[in-house]
Amino acid sequence: MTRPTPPSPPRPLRLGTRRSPLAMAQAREARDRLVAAHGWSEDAVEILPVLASGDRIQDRPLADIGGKALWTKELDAWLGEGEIDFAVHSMKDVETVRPKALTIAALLPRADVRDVLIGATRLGTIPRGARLGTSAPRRAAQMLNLRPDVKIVGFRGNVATRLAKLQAGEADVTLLAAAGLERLEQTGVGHPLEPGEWLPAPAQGAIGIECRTDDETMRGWLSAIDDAPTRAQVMAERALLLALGGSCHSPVAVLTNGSDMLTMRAAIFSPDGIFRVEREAEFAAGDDDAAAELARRLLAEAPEAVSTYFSGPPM
Ligand SMILES: NCc1[nH]cc(CCC(=O)O)c1CC(=O)O
Repeated sequence: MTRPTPPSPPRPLRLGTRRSPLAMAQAREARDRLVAAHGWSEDAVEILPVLASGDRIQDRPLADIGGKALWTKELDAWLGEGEIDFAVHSMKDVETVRPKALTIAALLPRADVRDVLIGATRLGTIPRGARLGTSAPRRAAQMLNLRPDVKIVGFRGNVATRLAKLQAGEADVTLLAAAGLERLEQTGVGHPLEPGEWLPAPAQGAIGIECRTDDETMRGWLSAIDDAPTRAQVMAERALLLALGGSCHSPVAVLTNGSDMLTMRAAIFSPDGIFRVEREAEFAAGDDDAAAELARRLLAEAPEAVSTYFSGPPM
C-alpha cells in the first residue's frame, strides 16, 4: 500500500531568517528537513531574509550594543505581524526569555558542538603572547584561564569576515564554532577542541525554529522535525543560563550529553580568566529545576570576581 503524498500547504510557507551566509544555510537546512518530513515540494517553503540590527552594527562587541535581542527583534516583529510563518535561529544567539506569543516549535538535530581553533593546532602550541581574535566573553575568559599569556583582540563579523581578519594578520589565532564552519562547507578549517579541555557555549550547534504560539497548524508541521535529544539538551542549557542570570557579558560555558538522562558540565569565569568554577550534574530530561540547582551551586561557590557578572535566578 502506498501512502498518498500529503498536499503541500495551500500557499507557500514563509520562513524568515537573517541574511548572513550562515543564517541562509541554516534556513535551507530547515526548509529541506520540513519538506522532506512531509513529502512536500521544495517551493512549499519560501525563504525571506531580513537584515538584523546585529548584522548592521559590526564595529562593536555584541555585548555592548544590546546583546542577543539584536539577532531576533526584526524576525520577532515579522512573526508577530504575520509577515512570516516561522523563523530560524542559531539557538546560541537566542535570549533565554522569549515572548510568550512565540514558541520554539522545533530544534534540529544538534551538529558538532565543538569550537575549532584556527591558527594553531592545539591550545598548548599557541605561541606565547599570541593574539586571540574574539569578541565572545566565554572564549576570551576560557582562553585566559588556560593561557594567561594570550592577548585578546576584538573580532566581530560573520564567519568569512573573521577568517579574513585572521588572514590579514589582525590576530594570530581565532575560535569558531565547528557547526557554523560545517554549514558553510568550510570543513578543512582549523582544529576542533575536545570538550574535556574546552567547553562550548550554551546551545552551540543547535538550530531552533520558532512560530506563533497560537499557530497550531504550523506547530504541528514543525513538530515532525523536532529532535528530542537536542531539545532535552538545549532546554536544559537555557534553564541553566536563565538561573545564572547571564547576559552577553557573562562568561559561561556548558555542555550537556544524553537524551533521557542528561549529564551537564558547566563553567563560569571571571572575564580575565583568573577564576573558573566548574561543576557537573546528572538529571532527567525536562528537569529544569536540576539545571537551575547547578546554576545556584556554581554561583554559591564563585568568588565575587565571577558572580558579579551574573544576576542569579530571576525573582
Ligand atoms: N556568535 C555567532 C554564531 N552564532 C552561531 C554560530 C555558529 C553556529 C552554532 O553555534 O550553532 C556562530 C558563529 C561562531 O560562533 O563561530
